[in-house]
Amino acid sequence: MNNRENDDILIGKIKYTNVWPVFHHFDAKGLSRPVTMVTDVPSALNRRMLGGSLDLSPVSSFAFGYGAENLVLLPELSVSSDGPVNSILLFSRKPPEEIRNGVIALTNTSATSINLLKIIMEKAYEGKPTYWESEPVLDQMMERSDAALLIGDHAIQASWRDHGYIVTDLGEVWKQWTGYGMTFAVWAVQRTFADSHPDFLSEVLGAFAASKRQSLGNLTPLVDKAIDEIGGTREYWEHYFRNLCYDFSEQRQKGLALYFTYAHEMGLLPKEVRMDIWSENKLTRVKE
Ligand SMILES: C=C(O[C@@H]1C=C(C(=O)O)C=C[C@H]1O)C(=O)O
Repeated sequence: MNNRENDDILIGKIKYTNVWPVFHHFDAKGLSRPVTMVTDVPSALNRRMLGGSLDLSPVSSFAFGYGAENLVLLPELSVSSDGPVNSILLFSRKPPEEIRNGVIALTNTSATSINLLKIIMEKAYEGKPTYWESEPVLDQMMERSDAALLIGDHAIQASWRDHGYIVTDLGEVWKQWTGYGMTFAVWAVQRTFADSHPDFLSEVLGAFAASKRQSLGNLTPLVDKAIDEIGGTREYWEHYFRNLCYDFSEQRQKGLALYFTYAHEMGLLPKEVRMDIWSENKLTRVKE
């Protein structure tokens, strides 16, 4: 199951701008052990973490929930929003309440958001739409659907187009409906790796924390890079990075626990999820 070419430690990185603050100043070469970085969309990193062929990675929160028996969360790291997130977007011809039994195309890059949409459609709007998975290409998705869900930079770039669709931000809907913020991604580590490499893990955590501090202290290099690689304006990216939350406070843990409860009730997750968070010398379990 371990597609390893050498003994390097394998660390994943999500191929979207939303994780940049945690990675921009993270220098894998400066760590005390050889590391290979694996950059991909969330669904691909999820598969590798669940299959054991990555040691540590940001993953979709849903994927953590799925594999929680073999995974441990890293503290104080997440990609969350407390209301609108700006990059988890449903594009539709009619308001979402009016397509409760329609056809919805889902990006094949996500796990958290596609299940968040299912929870919202079924529990909040009491609908039962038909879903199909697609490459994240808006026009192609809308040819055969009433709505399309995109995440990350695909959602951002689509939102800038003059497409004429209604745009619904799932972070905003979740907040209005539950009163909680939503955690889309968490940082997970293999339980066996955490047990066998505690010192290295604290070193990596320190490097992530330092990158996050430095990035949020001065967004200019990240904003410049985002304009260069993705497009958009300085104001857009300043707001995007400032609006996202990268901590994993008790409030966020509660919001995520509610998401896991709903996902389990709907049969999307086979088991109740226990969130074990790693810390230097012990694991802390999030209270239910
Ligand atoms: C905020 C975002 O969070 C993400 C959404 C994910 C998902 O839906 O599975 C996974 C990781 C994050 O990239 C985003 O992609 O826009």
